[in-house]
Amino acid sequence: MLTDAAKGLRRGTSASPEQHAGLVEILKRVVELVHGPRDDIMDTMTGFCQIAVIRLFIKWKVFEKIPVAGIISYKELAAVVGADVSLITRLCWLLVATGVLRQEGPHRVAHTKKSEAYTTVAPLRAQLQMGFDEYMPPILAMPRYFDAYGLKEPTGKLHSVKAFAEGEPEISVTDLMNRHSKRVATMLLALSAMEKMYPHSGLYDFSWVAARAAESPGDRPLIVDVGGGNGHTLRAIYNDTPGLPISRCVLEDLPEVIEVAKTTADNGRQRPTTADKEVLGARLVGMDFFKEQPVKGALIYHTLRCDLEAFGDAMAPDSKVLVGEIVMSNPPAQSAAMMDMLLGTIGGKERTIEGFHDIAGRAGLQITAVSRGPRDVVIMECEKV
Ligand SMILES: C[S@@+](CC[C@H](N)C(=O)[O-])C[C@H]1O[C@@H](n2cnc3c(N)ncnc32)[C@H](O)[C@@H]1O
Repeated sequence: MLTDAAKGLRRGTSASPEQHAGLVEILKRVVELVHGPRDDIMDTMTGFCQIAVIRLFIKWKVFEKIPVAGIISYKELAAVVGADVSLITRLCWLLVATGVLRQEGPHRVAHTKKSEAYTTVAPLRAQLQMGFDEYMPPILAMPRYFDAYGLKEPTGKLHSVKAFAEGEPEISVTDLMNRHSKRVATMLLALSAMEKMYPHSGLYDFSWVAARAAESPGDRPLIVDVGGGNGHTLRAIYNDTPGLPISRCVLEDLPEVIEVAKTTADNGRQRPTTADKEVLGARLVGMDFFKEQPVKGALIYHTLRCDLEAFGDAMAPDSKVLVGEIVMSNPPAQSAAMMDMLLGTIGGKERTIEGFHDIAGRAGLQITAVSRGPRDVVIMECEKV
């Protein structure tokens, strides 16, 4: 497979997301075989230096100052950014050394495909920003956190590692983030980049919903995406499902998130597609998923990477609940174990399938079908018991 992929790359054939993921997985395994512990430490330390430089360059808008098709001297770059030449050169060198930027001759620097990705407010840039701003501080605070709270799993809403790291252990992460609308907007954008890494939408065939809509016009809600952020999943489902009437779909999230969604539903893209705009034709409902479900009798309640709430009385006898989650295999895939660690900082955790059977049971549901994708990504179809 490696040789075929290399031949493809040489011919300039671009890999599908699945082929790309497969290739990365194989290369990772080869590196794991060859690397000794010292190589791992060096790579990790280089990684955190790299993310720090990229984060600084996003903040100082350095990437935008490098011409996309051209080259700039360190001196000019430092002048437009308003920084010391020695500082800019030194930070650029880290990115040149790691292949993110390219140096020409001794004094000039240019973009690579990797650095170009950081020049726009694209989901990828938001993802890096989220990793650095939201998850690095709690990870750095972990030794102090466990000194203070003991060697216990941090699972409560209060006393999360994140709130502790921000000096406010007595408030919930939701309350903490509600004070920072810009940070919430960045997280929503970042989550839409993750949709590409965890493409739940392709895992379930929604065509039967479009067929059902055509058979029974009416106004019964078809798909309610509960905790759907800025609508990126609903958009992906809509794109994948010809004939799905978007006006009978619902996007639900916290009221303040829905307000942000109204302005970021173009997904941060410079040229929003028709589907980006059309998703605003869905009903946008501000709500709290721990309280009563405001939309009754929908065909599908869809919840992706959210707590599984009790839908109880809102469900009609034929309603289905689709739960999209990472379901950890034992031992878990690398990306699932990493997500579990990140979730741990906000009091959450990834679960195994046994854990989901328990939760579904407590919510009065039974899991009736399971579709497994790569990297422990799973869609569970549930019905009322
Ligand atoms: C991990 S994100 C998942 C977002 C999206 N479903 C996805 O998979 O990309 C969790 C979502 O739940 C929303 N949320 C958190 N608490 C909520 C609550 N009590 N009621 C409604 N939505 C909530 C958040 O605003 C966020 O959009």
